[in-house]
Amino acid sequence: MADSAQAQKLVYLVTGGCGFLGEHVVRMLLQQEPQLRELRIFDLHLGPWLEELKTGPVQVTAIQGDVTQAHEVAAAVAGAHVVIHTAGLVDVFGKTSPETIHEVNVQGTRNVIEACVQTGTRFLVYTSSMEVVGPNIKGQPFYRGNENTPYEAVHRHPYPCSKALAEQLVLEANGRKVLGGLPLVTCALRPTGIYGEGHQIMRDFYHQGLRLGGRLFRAIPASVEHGRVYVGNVAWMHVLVARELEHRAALMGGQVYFCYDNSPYKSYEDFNMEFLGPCGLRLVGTRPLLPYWLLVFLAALNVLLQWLLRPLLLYAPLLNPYTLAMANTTFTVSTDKARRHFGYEPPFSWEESRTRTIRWVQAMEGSAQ
Ligand SMILES: NC(=O)c1ccc[n+]([C@@H]2O[C@H](COP(=O)([O-])OP(=O)(O)OC[C@H]3O[C@@H](n4cnc5c(N)ncnc54)[C@H](O)[C@@H]3O)[C@@H](O)[C@H]2O)c1
Ligand SMILES: C[C@@H](CO)CCC[C@@H](C)[C@H]1CC[C@H]2[C@@H]3[C@H](O)C=C4C[C@@H](O)CC[C@]4(C)[C@H]3CC[C@]12C
Repeated sequence: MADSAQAQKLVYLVTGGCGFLGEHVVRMLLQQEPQLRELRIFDLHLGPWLEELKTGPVQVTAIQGDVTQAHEVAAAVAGAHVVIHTAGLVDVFGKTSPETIHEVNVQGTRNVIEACVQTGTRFLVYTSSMEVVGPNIKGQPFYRGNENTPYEAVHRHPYPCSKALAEQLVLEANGRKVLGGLPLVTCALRPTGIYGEGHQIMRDFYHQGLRLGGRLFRAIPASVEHGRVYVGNVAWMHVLVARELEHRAALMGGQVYFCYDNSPYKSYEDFNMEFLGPCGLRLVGTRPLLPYWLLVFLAALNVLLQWLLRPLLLYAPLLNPYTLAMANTTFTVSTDKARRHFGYEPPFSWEESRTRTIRWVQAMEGSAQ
């Protein structure tokens, strides 16, 4: 896309552009993509912050729409050069039905692919997830793995199942002829657990800590390691892939890339404390305070309560058998595939990612007072 004749000629569409990751992708595109003429932001719920973007040199078009509605997606995609498809239902807490998760994540992705084919859009970047690989239902560790590491990727939970199916659709669509006869070029990015400004689960942990008098209680052994990635680096990888897909279509088309950076490998709870600690919270215990069998029991009890209370209210606590298994399974990524294929280097160091996230939590603290 680096053709100078194309300067400020490109139209991008970001689905889910008002979500946690989507907002960072949108802001990054406006800052870092000089060839952008129009940026379309498609989301079920449009954020008020979009208004401030409309005063810049790039035409920002906000489209309220639903990815499950093929005609809405086709209308948004028509005339776009690149689609970055981040829209999805991220639910591992049982807030939404498995059918809805499938509809949004799988049928929604199918609609995006078909819209590209029908309208002649050639470049599609899909936000997949590490969960396409694991942790699997057996809770087997994935230690410093890369895109070629053998791992038994078997899932039962609706969210990873939906992400795996959608990713497969995207990869299989690579090479399909779009309107005009040229081939579609697709690629899937698999972030590990994303953190940073706007991260809802970090917000939930922070408020839980405040409710518990500034304390969180260790439930997971410190030895269980998770790979996490800063949202700004994930956004940058999307921008870079979108830019490079045309020139490196043969290399990158139909490929998957883990989204990674230099954030340290730590347990989920210890990693969160990197941000919540400087904001006044304390993680109590050097070892889990409850035996694992009791956590398993409480997680199962939560499932039962969720089911019993469903007619009255939505009970969706952080702890359930799936989140417990995830938190308790080592899953760390170590790869350089994105660097080798398209020159990815994380623009935000660990120190900067940490500082930005702490500032965001502190601002939340200020607004809570
Ligand atoms: N958060 C993570 O740790 C993480 C990790 C790996 C991959 N991902 C993937 O990244 C993507 C973005 O995740 P996120 O954490 O920003 O979630 P998010 O919920 O903050 O953002 C998702 C966005 O999609 C929109 N959306 C949902 N249903 C829609 C529909 N039917 N039509 C149109 N828009 C719809 C939502 O309104 C929201 O703005 C998802 O595809 C997710 O699977 C997230
Ligand atoms: C047992 C609790 C005691 O404190 C801790 C529960 C933590 C869980 C809520 C989280 C542990 C691992 C997280 C997931 C992981 O980071 C990767 C993900 C992939 C992404 O596609 C969506 C989010 C998530 C599933 C993320 C969700 C929260 C955890 C399960």
